[in-house]
Amino acid sequence: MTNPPEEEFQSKINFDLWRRIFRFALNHKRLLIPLAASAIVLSLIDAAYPIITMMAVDIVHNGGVAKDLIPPALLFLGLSVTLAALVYVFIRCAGGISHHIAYDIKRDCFKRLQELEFAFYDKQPTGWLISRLTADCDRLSRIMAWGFLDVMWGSFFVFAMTITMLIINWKLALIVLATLPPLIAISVYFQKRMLLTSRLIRKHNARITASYNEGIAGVKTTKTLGRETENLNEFEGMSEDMYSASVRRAFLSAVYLPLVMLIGSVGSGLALWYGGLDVLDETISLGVLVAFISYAGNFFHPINQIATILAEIQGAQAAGERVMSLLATEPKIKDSPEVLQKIAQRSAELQPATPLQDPSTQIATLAIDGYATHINEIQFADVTFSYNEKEQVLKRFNLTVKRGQTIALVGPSGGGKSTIVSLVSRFYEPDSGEVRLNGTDYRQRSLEWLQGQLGIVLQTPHLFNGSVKENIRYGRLEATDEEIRDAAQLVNAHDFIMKLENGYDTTIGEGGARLSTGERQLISFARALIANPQIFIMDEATSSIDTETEKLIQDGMQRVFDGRISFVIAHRLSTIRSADQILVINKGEIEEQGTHQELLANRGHYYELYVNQFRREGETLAIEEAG
Ligand SMILES: Nc1ncnc2c1ncn2[C@@H]1O[C@H](COP(=O)(O)OP(=O)(O)OP(=O)(O)O)[C@@H](O)[C@H]1O
Repeated sequence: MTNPPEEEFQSKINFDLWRRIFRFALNHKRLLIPLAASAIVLSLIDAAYPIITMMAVDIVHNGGVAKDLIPPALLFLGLSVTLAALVYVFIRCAGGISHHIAYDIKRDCFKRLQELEFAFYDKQPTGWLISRLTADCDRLSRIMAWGFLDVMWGSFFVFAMTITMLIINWKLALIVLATLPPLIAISVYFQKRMLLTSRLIRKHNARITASYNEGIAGVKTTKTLGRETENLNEFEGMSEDMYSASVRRAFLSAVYLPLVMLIGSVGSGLALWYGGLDVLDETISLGVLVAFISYAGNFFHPINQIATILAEIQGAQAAGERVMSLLATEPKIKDSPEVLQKIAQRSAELQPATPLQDPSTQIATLAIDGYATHINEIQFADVTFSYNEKEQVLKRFNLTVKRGQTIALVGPSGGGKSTIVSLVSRFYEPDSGEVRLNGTDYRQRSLEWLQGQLGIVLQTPHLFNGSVKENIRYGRLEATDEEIRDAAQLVNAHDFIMKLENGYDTTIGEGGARLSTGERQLISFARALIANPQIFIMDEATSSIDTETEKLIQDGMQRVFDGRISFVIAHRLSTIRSADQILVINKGEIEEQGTHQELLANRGHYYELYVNQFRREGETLAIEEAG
C-alpha cells in the first residue's frame, strides 16, 4: 500500500474548525472531565515537587533532625502514589476518548456517505473517501485526546510553576521567567521545522519505495528498452533528496535540544547567581534557591509538548478540513421540507392506529408520505438530464409504463439505458421535466419509500462476504429462513444453493468470489425479490453465463416480474421477445418503440440490431424451443 500524500502545512490555525472538531470530544464529558482533572492535578503535583525539596533542604540546612524529614518524605510518597494513579486515569481516559471520537467521526462520515447521492461518488474517488474514513479520522481523534491532555497538562504546569514562584519570591521569579519567551519562540520554530522535515523524509521514502517497486516489477521492460542508466540516475537523485532531508532533520534535532537545554541552564544559572546572592544576604533560604533552580530547568518539557501539539494541529488542519467538509456536504437528493413535514404528520397519524412492531416495516410497506401505496404507473415527462455540462444524456424523454409491464431497454453502449433506470430509482434527478409516480412528481414523495420499492439486480452484482442466507436477507433484514428459501425458489436459485457445501449457510467469499457470475446474479435476484419491490430493475449479465443458468434466470424473471413494473437492460433475445415494450435507446432518445414483432416489421434500427446481434442467438433459441 502506498502512503497517503503529505499535505501542505498551514501556518494559520483555523480555530473555528478545531472548535467544531472539539465538539466530538465534548460528547464524551464522562471521560473528558476526568481527563482534564487528572491533567490539572498532575501538573499541580509536578509543580509541588520542588516545594517538597525546598522544605527538606531548609530542614537539613536549619539543623533539623531525622524526624523532621518525615512529613516531607510522606508528602513526597503521597504525591507520587497519587501521580501514579492519575497516570492510570489519564491513559484510560485519553485512550477511551480517542477511540470514541474516532468512532463518532467515522460513524457520522459513514452516515453522510450513505445519504449522499450517486453524483457525489462520480466526483470523489473511492480511495479518497477511504482515506477520509480511516487515516484522517484516526489522526484527528488522536490529536483531540492526547493533544488535549498535553495542552491541559503543559499550560497548567507552566501556570502553577509561575504562580508558585511569584508567591515564593517574585523578583527571582521574574528573572527565571525572562527565559520563557525565547524558550517558547525556539520551541515553536524548531517543532514546526522538524515536523516539516519529517514529512519530507516520509515523502522521499515513499517515492524511493515506489521506485523500487517499479524498478523490480518492470525490470524486463527496463532492460529491453536499455533504460538502466536513466533509472539509476533518477534513483540517485531521489536518494540524494532523502539524504539532504535526513541530514536537515538530524541537524535540527542536534541544534534544538542543546539550545533549549542551554536556555534552561541560563535560567538555572540566573537563579543560582541572584538567588545565591540572596542566600548570602540571608533574604531567602537555601531551600528556596534549590526550588528555583529546579523550576528554571522544568519549563522546557511543557513548552516543548505544547509546541509539538501546535505543530501537529497545523499539520493535521488539512485533514480536519477534509473531514469537516465531507460532514458538511448536504445530499442534493433528499426529501424536501414539505415532504418531510408530510411524513412526520402521517407517521403521527399512523403510529397509534397501526402498532407495527418494526417501524422500518411500516416505512417499507406503507406510503408514508400519504400517497397511494401502489405504483400503478411510472411516467417520464419531458425529462432532460446530464451528468455534467459537457453532454446532455437524455433529451426531452417521454415514456409511460403501467403496472405489470416489462420494458426492455436495448441499444448501443452509452445510449442512456442505465441513465433511465438511475432516474427511475431517483439516484439522479431530472434537470428538467418530471418522473411521475401515479401522475405525481416523485420529488413530492418520500425518497426512502420509493427506494424501498426498488429491486435492482446489477450486471455484476455486489455480494458481501457472508453466507448465502445473509446475503439474501440483506434485502429485508427481518425475513425468515422460509421466506429466504421461497425467494430463492422463485428465482430458481434454490437448487444450486442446495448443491453448495453448506447450502444456505455456505460462505461465499469476498464479493461472492466463490460463485460464478450467473450464480451471483441469482442470489442478488433473490435478495432483490425478498424486499417484495414494486419496481424491478435488471441489468442482464452479458457474458460468462452458461446457458443453463441463463435459462434459470429467464424463468425466474417471468415469475417475478408478474404484477410489477420492470425495466430490463436487455442483452438476451428471450427477454426482449417477451417484453411488453422494447425501447431502442440511442443518444438519449427513444429511437424505436414497440413489441418484438412490431419492431421487426418496421425494419428499422431494431431489425438491424436483431439481424446483427441476436439472430444467431435466436436461431439457437428457435432450435431449443422446437426441441
Ligand atoms: N456517472 C456518470 N458520470 C458522467 N457521465 C456518465 C455517467 N454515467 C454515464 N455517463 C455517460 O452518459 C451516457 C449514457 O450512459 P449510460 O450508462 O446511461 O449508457 P448505457 O446505454 O447504459 O450504456 P452501456 O450499455 O454501455 O451500459 C454515456 O455517454 C456515458 O459516458
